[in-house]
Amino acid sequence: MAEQKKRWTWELPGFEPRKSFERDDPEPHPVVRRLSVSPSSLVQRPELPKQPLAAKLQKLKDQLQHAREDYLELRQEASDLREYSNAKLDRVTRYLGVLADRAHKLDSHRINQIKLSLQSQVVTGSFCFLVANDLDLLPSSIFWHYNSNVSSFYDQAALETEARISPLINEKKKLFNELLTAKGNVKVFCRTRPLFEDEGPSIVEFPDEFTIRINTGDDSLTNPKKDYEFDRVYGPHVGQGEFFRDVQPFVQSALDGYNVSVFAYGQSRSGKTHTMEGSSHERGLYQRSFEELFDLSNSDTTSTSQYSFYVTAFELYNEQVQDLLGESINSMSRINIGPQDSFVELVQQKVDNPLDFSILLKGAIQNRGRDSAKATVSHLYVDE
Ligand SMILES: Nc1ncnc2c1ncn2[C@@H]1O[C@H](COP(=O)(O)OP(=O)(O)OP(=O)(O)O)[C@@H](O)[C@H]1O
Repeated sequence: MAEQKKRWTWELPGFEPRKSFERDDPEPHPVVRRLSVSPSSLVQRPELPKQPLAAKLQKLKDQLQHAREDYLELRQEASDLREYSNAKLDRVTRYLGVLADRAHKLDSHRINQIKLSLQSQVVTGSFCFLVANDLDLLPSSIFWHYNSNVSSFYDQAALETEARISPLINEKKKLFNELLTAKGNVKVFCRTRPLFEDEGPSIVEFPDEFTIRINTGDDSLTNPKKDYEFDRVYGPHVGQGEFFRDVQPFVQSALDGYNVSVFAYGQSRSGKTHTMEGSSHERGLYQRSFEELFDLSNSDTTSTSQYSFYVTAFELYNEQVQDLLGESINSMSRINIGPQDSFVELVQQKVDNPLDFSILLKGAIQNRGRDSAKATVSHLYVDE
Protein backbone atom coordinates (compact mmCIF):
# COMPACT_ATOMS: atom_id res chain seq x y z
CA MET A 1 0.00 0.00 0.00
CA ALA A 2 2.77 2.36 1.04
CA GLU A 3 4.51 1.42 -2.16
CA GLN A 4 1.40 2.36 -4.13
CA LYS A 5 1.20 5.79 -2.55
CA LYS A 6 4.59 6.74 -3.89
CA ARG A 7 3.56 6.10 -7.45
CA TRP A 8 2.21 8.88 -9.62
CA THR A 9 0.30 8.79 -12.81
CA TRP A 10 0.49 10.70 -16.06
CA GLU A 11 -3.29 10.58 -16.35
CA LEU A 12 -4.32 14.17 -15.66
CA PRO A 13 -7.59 15.64 -16.91
CA GLY A 14 -6.81 17.75 -19.96
CA PHE A 15 -3.55 15.93 -20.63
CA GLU A 16 -4.77 12.97 -22.57
CA PRO A 17 -2.46 11.45 -25.16
CA ARG A 18 -1.91 13.45 -28.33
CA LYS A 19 -4.81 13.01 -30.73
CA SER A 20 -2.50 12.01 -33.54
CA PHE A 21 -1.32 9.04 -31.53
CA GLU A 22 -4.55 7.93 -29.89
CA ARG A 23 -5.35 4.29 -30.17
CA ASP A 24 -6.85 1.57 -28.02
CA ASP A 25 -3.57 -0.14 -27.46
CA PRO A 26 -1.23 2.34 -25.75
CA GLU A 27 1.83 0.21 -26.38
CA PRO A 28 3.49 0.06 -29.77
CA HIS A 29 2.99 -3.18 -31.61
CA PRO A 30 5.84 -5.54 -30.86
CA VAL A 31 8.26 -5.95 -33.69
CA VAL A 32 7.53 -9.30 -35.30
CA ARG A 33 10.34 -10.47 -37.51
CA ARG A 34 9.12 -12.08 -40.68
CA LEU A 35 11.84 -13.98 -42.38
CA SER A 36 12.17 -13.39 -46.08
CA VAL A 37 13.94 -16.71 -46.49
CA SER A 38 12.21 -19.51 -44.65
CA PRO A 39 14.55 -21.67 -42.51
CA SER A 40 13.44 -24.78 -44.40
CA SER A 41 14.60 -23.25 -47.64
CA LEU A 42 18.10 -22.99 -46.17
CA VAL A 43 18.33 -26.76 -45.62
CA GLN A 44 20.11 -28.43 -48.48
CA ARG A 45 17.99 -30.93 -50.31
CA PRO A 46 20.18 -32.68 -52.84
CA GLU A 47 17.38 -35.02 -53.88
CA LEU A 48 15.45 -32.19 -55.54
CA PRO A 49 15.62 -32.18 -59.34
CA LYS A 50 17.76 -29.42 -60.84
CA GLN A 51 15.64 -26.36 -61.57
CA PRO A 52 16.10 -24.49 -64.79
CA LEU A 53 18.15 -21.32 -64.45
CA ALA A 54 15.19 -19.03 -65.16
CA ALA A 55 13.18 -20.59 -62.31
CA LYS A 56 16.10 -20.17 -59.92
CA LEU A 57 16.51 -16.60 -60.95
CA GLN A 58 12.82 -15.96 -60.41
CA LYS A 59 13.06 -17.53 -56.96
CA LEU A 60 15.96 -15.29 -56.06
CA LYS A 61 14.05 -12.27 -57.30
CA ASP A 62 11.08 -13.25 -55.15
CA GLN A 63 13.31 -13.60 -52.11
CA LEU A 64 14.86 -10.24 -52.83
CA GLN A 65 11.40 -8.72 -53.07
CA HIS A 66 10.44 -10.30 -49.72
CA ALA A 67 13.62 -8.99 -48.14
CA ARG A 68 12.84 -5.49 -49.38
CA GLU A 69 9.30 -5.72 -48.04
CA ASP A 70 10.66 -6.88 -44.65
CA TYR A 71 13.06 -4.00 -44.62
CA LEU A 72 10.37 -1.43 -45.39
CA GLU A 73 8.09 -2.99 -42.79
CA LEU A 74 10.81 -2.82 -40.13
CA ARG A 75 11.55 0.75 -41.00
CA GLN A 76 7.88 1.61 -40.66
CA GLU A 77 7.84 -0.06 -37.25
CA ALA A 78 10.90 1.94 -36.22
CA SER A 79 9.12 5.09 -37.32
CA ASP A 80 5.99 4.09 -35.32
CA LEU A 81 8.14 3.48 -32.27
CA ARG A 82 9.74 6.86 -32.66
CA GLU A 83 6.35 8.52 -32.86
CA TYR A 84 5.21 6.56 -29.84
CA SER A 85 8.18 7.66 -27.72
CA ASN A 86 7.75 11.25 -28.88
CA ALA A 87 4.11 11.14 -27.82
CA LYS A 88 5.10 9.73 -24.43
CA LEU A 89 7.77 12.35 -23.96
CA ASP A 90 5.32 15.04 -24.91
CA ARG A 91 2.99 13.91 -22.16
CA VAL A 92 5.79 13.71 -19.59
CA THR A 93 6.89 17.22 -20.51
CA ARG A 94 3.40 18.63 -20.25
CA TYR A 95 2.82 16.86 -16.96
CA LEU A 96 6.02 18.31 -15.54
CA GLY A 97 4.89 21.71 -16.75
CA VAL A 98 1.67 21.35 -14.79
CA LEU A 99 3.56 20.25 -11.68
CA ALA A 100 5.97 23.16 -11.91
CA ASP A 101 3.13 25.58 -12.50
CA ARG A 102 1.32 24.37 -9.41
CA ALA A 103 4.46 24.55 -7.30
CA HIS A 104 5.16 28.01 -8.66
CA LYS A 105 1.67 29.29 -7.79
CA LEU A 106 1.92 27.86 -4.29
CA ASP A 107 5.18 29.57 -3.54
CA SER A 108 5.09 32.73 -5.59
CA HIS A 109 3.49 34.92 -2.88
CA ARG A 110 6.14 33.81 -0.40
CA ILE A 111 8.95 34.27 -2.85
CA ASN A 112 7.87 37.86 -3.50
CA GLN A 113 8.29 38.74 0.17
CA ILE A 114 11.80 37.41 0.56
CA LYS A 115 14.85 39.18 -0.74
CA LEU A 116 16.24 37.16 -3.59
CA SER A 117 19.92 36.51 -3.63
CA LEU A 118 21.96 35.24 -6.49
CA GLN A 119 23.91 32.28 -5.23
CA SER A 120 25.14 30.29 -8.14
CA GLN A 121 25.92 30.36 -11.77
CA VAL A 122 26.10 27.18 -13.78
CA VAL A 123 27.40 27.01 -17.31
CA THR A 124 25.32 24.54 -19.28
CA GLY A 125 25.11 23.30 -22.85
CA SER A 126 26.47 24.72 -26.00
CA PHE A 127 25.16 24.92 -29.52
CA CYS A 128 27.72 25.09 -32.28
CA PHE A 129 27.41 25.55 -35.99
CA LEU A 130 30.11 24.71 -38.47
CA VAL A 131 30.18 25.14 -42.22
CA ALA A 132 32.93 23.63 -44.30
CA ASN A 133 33.62 22.65 -47.87
CA ASP A 134 35.94 19.89 -46.88
CA LEU A 135 36.75 18.20 -43.60
CA ASP A 136 40.53 18.08 -44.07
CA LEU A 137 41.04 21.58 -45.31
CA LEU A 138 38.27 23.45 -43.53
CA PRO A 139 38.43 26.41 -45.88
CA SER A 140 36.23 29.36 -45.19
CA SER A 141 34.42 27.94 -42.24
CA ILE A 142 32.45 29.73 -39.59
CA PHE A 143 31.84 28.50 -36.11
CA TRP A 144 29.13 29.67 -33.75
CA HIS A 145 28.99 28.89 -30.14
CA TYR A 146 26.61 29.81 -27.43
CA ASN A 147 26.78 29.30 -23.71
CA SER A 148 23.71 29.38 -21.65
CA ASN A 149 24.48 30.64 -18.21
CA VAL A 150 21.83 29.52 -15.83
CA SER A 151 21.49 31.77 -12.84
CA SER A 152 19.31 30.44 -10.06
CA PHE A 153 17.73 32.60 -7.38
CA TYR A 154 17.60 30.86 -4.09
CA ASP A 155 15.80 31.52 -0.89
CA GLN A 156 14.28 29.13 1.55
CA ALA A 157 10.92 28.90 -0.21
CA ALA A 158 12.46 28.63 -3.62
CA LEU A 159 14.88 25.99 -2.37
CA GLU A 160 12.00 23.88 -1.10
CA THR A 161 10.18 24.27 -4.37
CA GLU A 162 13.21 23.43 -6.37
CA ALA A 163 14.00 20.41 -4.20
CA ARG A 164 10.55 19.10 -5.01
CA ILE A 165 10.58 19.58 -8.73
CA SER A 166 14.20 19.41 -9.76
CA PRO A 167 14.42 15.60 -9.70
CA LEU A 168 11.48 15.58 -12.11
CA ILE A 169 13.01 18.26 -14.31
CA ASN A 170 16.31 16.43 -14.39
CA GLU A 171 14.51 13.21 -15.19
CA LYS A 172 12.73 14.95 -18.07
CA LYS A 173 16.00 16.31 -19.43
CA LYS A 174 17.65 12.93 -19.10
CA LEU A 175 14.76 11.14 -20.78
CA PHE A 176 14.68 13.62 -23.61
CA ASN A 177 18.39 13.36 -24.22
CA GLU A 178 18.31 9.58 -23.96
CA LEU A 179 15.59 9.55 -26.57
CA LEU A 180 17.68 11.67 -28.93
CA THR A 181 20.73 9.52 -28.24
CA ALA A 182 18.69 6.36 -28.82
CA LYS A 183 17.74 7.73 -32.21
CA GLY A 184 21.46 8.13 -32.91
CA ASN A 185 24.07 10.42 -31.46
CA VAL A 186 25.20 11.54 -34.88
CA LYS A 187 22.57 12.33 -37.46
CA VAL A 188 23.37 12.79 -41.10
CA PHE A 189 20.80 14.63 -43.17
CA CYS A 190 21.14 15.10 -46.90
CA ARG A 191 19.59 18.20 -48.42
CA THR A 192 19.39 18.89 -52.14
CA ARG A 193 18.77 22.29 -53.68
CA PRO A 194 16.75 23.13 -56.80
CA LEU A 195 18.76 23.02 -60.01
CA PHE A 196 19.78 26.14 -61.88
CA GLU A 197 18.80 26.36 -65.54
CA ASP A 198 22.31 25.70 -66.80
CA GLU A 199 22.72 22.60 -64.67
CA GLY A 200 20.79 20.26 -66.97
CA PRO A 201 18.23 17.64 -65.99
CA SER A 202 18.19 16.20 -62.50
CA ILE A 203 19.99 12.93 -61.87
CA VAL A 204 18.51 12.34 -58.42
CA GLU A 205 15.35 10.58 -57.31
CA PHE A 206 13.84 10.23 -53.86
CA PRO A 207 12.35 6.73 -53.49
CA ASP A 208 11.50 7.50 -49.83
CA GLU A 209 12.41 10.01 -47.14
CA PHE A 210 15.61 8.18 -46.18
CA THR A 211 17.03 7.37 -49.59
CA ILE A 212 18.54 9.35 -52.41
CA ARG A 213 18.96 7.58 -55.76
CA ILE A 214 21.67 8.86 -58.05
CA ASN A 215 21.70 8.02 -61.71
CA THR A 216 25.42 7.56 -62.39
CA GLY A 217 24.80 7.53 -66.15
CA ASP A 218 27.25 4.65 -66.43
CA ASP A 219 25.51 2.33 -68.90
CA SER A 220 28.20 -0.32 -68.50
CA LEU A 221 26.74 -1.08 -65.05
CA THR A 222 23.82 -3.49 -64.73
CA ASN A 223 22.12 -0.92 -62.54
CA PRO A 224 23.48 2.58 -63.15
CA LYS A 225 21.29 3.93 -60.33
CA LYS A 226 22.85 3.92 -56.87
CA ASP A 227 20.97 4.30 -53.61
CA TYR A 228 22.41 6.16 -50.61
CA GLU A 229 20.70 6.17 -47.24
CA PHE A 230 20.67 8.92 -44.61
CA ASP A 231 18.81 9.64 -41.41
CA ARG A 232 16.65 11.89 -43.54
CA VAL A 233 16.72 13.12 -47.11
CA TYR A 234 15.25 16.44 -48.23
CA GLY A 235 14.24 17.11 -51.82
CA PRO A 236 14.63 20.51 -53.49
CA HIS A 237 11.06 21.49 -52.60
CA VAL A 238 11.77 21.36 -48.83
CA GLY A 239 11.85 24.85 -47.38
CA GLN A 240 13.82 26.26 -44.46
CA GLY A 241 10.96 25.86 -41.98
CA GLU A 242 10.36 22.21 -42.76
CA PHE A 243 14.08 21.50 -42.65
CA PHE A 244 14.40 23.19 -39.27
CA ARG A 245 11.73 20.92 -37.78
CA ASP A 246 14.25 18.08 -37.56
CA VAL A 247 16.87 20.29 -35.89
CA GLN A 248 14.41 21.68 -33.33
CA PRO A 249 14.73 18.81 -30.79
CA PHE A 250 18.48 19.39 -30.58
CA VAL A 251 17.90 23.00 -29.56
CA GLN A 252 15.85 21.73 -26.63
CA SER A 253 18.64 19.32 -25.80
CA ALA A 254 21.20 22.16 -25.79
CA LEU A 255 18.98 24.14 -23.45
CA ASP A 256 18.83 21.11 -21.17
CA GLY A 257 22.60 21.24 -20.80
CA TYR A 258 23.86 18.92 -23.53
CA ASN A 259 26.39 19.95 -26.15
CA VAL A 260 25.10 20.07 -29.70
CA SER A 261 26.95 20.74 -32.96
CA VAL A 262 25.41 21.32 -36.37
CA PHE A 263 27.79 20.87 -39.24
CA ALA A 264 27.12 21.69 -42.90
CA TYR A 265 29.36 19.93 -45.37
CA GLY A 266 29.26 19.88 -49.14
CA GLN A 267 30.88 21.03 -52.32
CA SER A 268 30.86 24.64 -53.39
CA ARG A 269 27.43 26.02 -54.37
CA SER A 270 25.66 23.01 -52.88
CA GLY A 271 23.61 25.11 -50.46
CA LYS A 272 25.49 25.23 -47.13
CA THR A 273 25.24 28.99 -46.73
CA HIS A 274 21.58 28.93 -47.72
CA THR A 275 20.89 26.26 -45.11
CA MET A 276 22.83 27.85 -42.27
CA GLU A 277 22.50 31.59 -42.92
CA GLY A 278 19.56 31.77 -45.31
CA SER A 279 18.24 35.21 -46.10
CA SER A 280 15.91 37.72 -44.47
CA HIS A 281 12.86 36.09 -46.06
CA GLU A 282 14.17 32.50 -45.77
CA ARG A 283 15.85 32.44 -42.39
CA GLY A 284 18.41 29.68 -41.96
CA LEU A 285 19.40 27.46 -39.06
CA TYR A 286 21.40 30.09 -37.16
CA GLN A 287 18.47 32.44 -36.83
CA ARG A 288 15.81 29.81 -36.32
CA SER A 289 17.83 28.01 -33.65
CA PHE A 290 18.28 31.19 -31.66
CA GLU A 291 14.61 32.08 -31.98
CA GLU A 292 13.84 28.61 -30.68
CA LEU A 293 16.30 28.99 -27.79
CA PHE A 294 14.61 32.19 -26.68
CA ASP A 295 11.13 30.76 -27.17
CA LEU A 296 11.95 27.67 -25.16
CA SER A 297 13.66 29.58 -22.37
CA ASN A 298 10.72 32.00 -22.11
CA SER A 299 8.15 29.24 -22.02
CA ASP A 300 10.11 26.96 -19.70
CA THR A 301 7.60 26.68 -16.87
CA THR A 302 9.35 23.65 -15.44
CA SER A 303 12.43 25.60 -14.49
CA THR A 304 13.27 27.94 -11.63
CA SER A 305 16.28 29.13 -13.62
CA GLN A 306 16.98 32.19 -15.69
CA TYR A 307 18.90 31.90 -18.93
CA SER A 308 21.51 34.19 -20.38
CA PHE A 309 22.83 33.63 -23.88
CA TYR A 310 26.30 34.45 -25.09
CA VAL A 311 27.53 34.14 -28.65
CA THR A 312 31.04 33.70 -29.94
CA ALA A 313 31.84 33.52 -33.65
CA PHE A 314 35.07 32.77 -35.37
CA GLU A 315 36.39 31.78 -38.73
CA LEU A 316 38.88 28.99 -39.12
CA TYR A 317 40.87 29.37 -42.32
CA ASN A 318 44.26 27.91 -43.17
CA GLU A 319 44.54 26.85 -39.52
CA GLN A 320 44.25 30.48 -38.45
CA VAL A 321 41.47 31.55 -36.13
CA GLN A 322 39.90 34.92 -36.68
CA ASP A 323 37.54 36.24 -34.03
CA LEU A 324 34.54 37.58 -35.93
CA LEU A 325 33.29 39.55 -32.92
CA GLY A 326 36.71 40.99 -32.14
CA GLU A 327 35.63 44.42 -33.31
CA SER A 328 32.63 44.56 -30.96
CA ILE A 329 32.84 47.75 -28.95
CA ASN A 330 30.52 46.73 -26.13
CA SER A 331 31.87 43.30 -25.56
CA MET A 332 34.66 42.96 -23.04
CA SER A 333 33.77 39.48 -21.94
CA ARG A 334 36.04 36.71 -23.20
CA ILE A 335 35.98 32.95 -23.20
CA ASN A 336 38.62 30.29 -23.84
CA ILE A 337 37.64 27.60 -26.31
CA GLY A 338 39.53 24.39 -27.03
CA PRO A 339 41.96 22.20 -25.06
CA GLN A 340 43.96 23.77 -22.23
CA ASP A 341 47.31 23.64 -24.01
CA SER A 342 46.05 25.20 -27.25
CA PHE A 343 42.93 27.16 -26.49
CA VAL A 344 41.86 30.29 -28.32
CA GLU A 345 40.52 33.33 -26.55
CA LEU A 346 37.36 34.73 -28.09
CA VAL A 347 35.10 37.65 -27.43
CA GLN A 348 31.70 36.59 -26.23
CA GLN A 349 28.71 38.83 -26.66
CA LYS A 350 25.55 38.65 -24.59
CA VAL A 351 22.34 38.56 -26.59
CA ASP A 352 18.96 39.24 -25.00
CA ASN A 353 16.65 38.47 -27.90
CA PRO A 354 16.65 37.05 -31.43
CA LEU A 355 16.98 40.56 -32.92
CA ASP A 356 20.23 41.13 -30.97
CA PHE A 357 21.45 37.86 -32.33
CA SER A 358 20.44 38.73 -35.88
CA ILE A 359 22.40 42.02 -35.73
CA LEU A 360 25.42 40.27 -34.25
CA LEU A 361 25.25 37.58 -36.92
CA LYS A 362 25.18 40.12 -39.71
CA GLY A 363 28.25 41.90 -38.33
CA ALA A 364 30.13 38.63 -37.85
CA ILE A 365 29.42 37.51 -41.40
CA GLN A 366 30.66 40.85 -42.71
CA ASN A 367 33.83 40.41 -40.65
CA ARG A 368 34.64 37.21 -42.50
CA GLY A 369 36.43 39.42 -44.98
CA ARG A 370 36.54 39.55 -48.72
CA ASP A 371 39.69 37.55 -49.36
CA SER A 372 38.99 36.06 -52.78
CA ALA A 373 41.78 33.51 -52.23
CA LYS A 374 39.48 31.71 -49.81
CA ALA A 375 36.99 30.98 -52.55
CA THR A 376 39.81 29.98 -54.87
CA VAL A 377 41.23 27.53 -52.37
CA SER A 378 37.90 25.87 -51.81
CA HIS A 379 37.15 25.71 -55.53
CA LEU A 380 40.59 24.34 -56.27
CA TYR A 381 40.12 21.63 -53.72
CA VAL A 382 36.70 20.67 -54.99
CA ASP A 383 37.94 20.54 -58.56
CA GLU A 384 40.70 18.13 -57.57
N1 LIG B 1 17.37 24.81 -50.72
C1 LIG B 1 17.58 25.82 -51.59
N2 LIG B 1 16.52 26.42 -52.18
C2 LIG B 1 16.72 27.44 -53.05
N3 LIG B 1 17.92 27.93 -53.41
C3 LIG B 1 19.01 27.37 -52.84
C4 LIG B 1 18.89 26.29 -51.90
N4 LIG B 1 20.12 25.94 -51.52
C5 LIG B 1 20.96 26.77 -52.17
N5 LIG B 1 20.30 27.62 -52.95
C6 LIG B 1 20.91 28.63 -53.84
O1 LIG B 1 22.01 28.00 -54.48
C7 LIG B 1 23.12 28.90 -54.55
C8 LIG B 1 24.34 28.28 -53.89
O2 LIG B 1 24.06 28.05 -52.53
P1 LIG B 1 25.05 28.45 -51.35
O3 LIG B 1 25.70 29.77 -51.59
O4 LIG B 1 24.31 28.30 -50.08
O5 LIG B 1 26.15 27.32 -51.52
P2 LIG B 1 27.43 27.03 -50.61
O6 LIG B 1 27.49 25.55 -50.42
O7 LIG B 1 27.41 27.84 -49.37
O8 LIG B 1 28.58 27.50 -51.57
P3 LIG B 1 30.10 27.91 -51.19
O9 LIG B 1 30.75 26.71 -50.57
O10 LIG B 1 30.70 28.22 -52.54
O11 LIG B 1 30.04 29.08 -50.28
C9 LIG B 1 22.67 30.19 -53.90
O12 LIG B 1 22.23 31.06 -54.94
C10 LIG B 1 21.49 29.78 -53.05
O13 LIG B 1 20.56 30.83 -52.89
